[in-house]
Amino acid sequence: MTRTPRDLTVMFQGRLQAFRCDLAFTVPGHGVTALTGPSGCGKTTILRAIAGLHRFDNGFCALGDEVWQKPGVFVPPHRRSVGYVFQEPSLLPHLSVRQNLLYGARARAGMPTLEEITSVLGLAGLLHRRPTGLSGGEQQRVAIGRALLAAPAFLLLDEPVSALDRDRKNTVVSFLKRLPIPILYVSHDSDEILEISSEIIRFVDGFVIRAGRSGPDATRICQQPEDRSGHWGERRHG
Ligand SMILES: Nc1ncnc2c1ncn2[C@@H]1O[C@H](COP(=O)(O)OP(=O)(O)OP(=O)(O)O)[C@@H](O)[C@H]1O
Repeated sequence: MTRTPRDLTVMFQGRLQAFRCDLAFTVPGHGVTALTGPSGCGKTTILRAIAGLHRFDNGFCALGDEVWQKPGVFVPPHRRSVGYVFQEPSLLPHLSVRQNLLYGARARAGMPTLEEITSVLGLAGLLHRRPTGLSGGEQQRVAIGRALLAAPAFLLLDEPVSALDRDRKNTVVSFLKRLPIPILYVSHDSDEILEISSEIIRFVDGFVIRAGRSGPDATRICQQPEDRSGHWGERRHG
């Protein structure tokens, strides 16, 4: 069945503990959109709020016409068709790698199979191991595989290749780029962003300061952490 691309619309305002934000942005319903910004600016917090794991009092979040949050409505995380790879892979310790991969697995046209994922992510030799004792990079690859096999409508990836060596990183990035689902991809690495993304959204301190096409500008955008005056500026408060 052909799926119609659906944009993700996000608007969050308010506080979560010490973190304050006031931002609005749209993630296109196709391709990879990079979310970047200096450490502590709120990238993980926003991804978690999109997944329904955090809640801003004043928020709107919708995938196409499927509204996940608006005043009076808050769809719980397990009812949102979103996959999430955390910075810290949260694998189920009592299950084998194979069982972790297949946890919540669903078939969806165009999405890779267990065999493809096992091969691309180099997991064949690990399938019978338990997560305890796997290296950080191995755990990260299992977490990516599990998220893909669940075949979500939208994928949130929080620095998903940070623990991988360069060769594996390149393989995984080009694999993710070819997936038929939209991805919001957090990274600090300008080369990685340039390689994988077609759009970039940049935060500083809970505000969107730039949103636009990726491309040769990506390096400059990623390397100006304090610049709040970008010509793509979508900053909402001074
Ligand atoms: N559980 C928490 N309790 C208190 N403050 C928190 C908590 N989680 C995050 N924060 C704060 O919220 C802000 C945003 O954190 P977040 O992890 O979203 O940033 P980030 O942009 O993802 O950072 P990094 O790039 O370093 O991963 C930071 O100032 C952080 O200290």
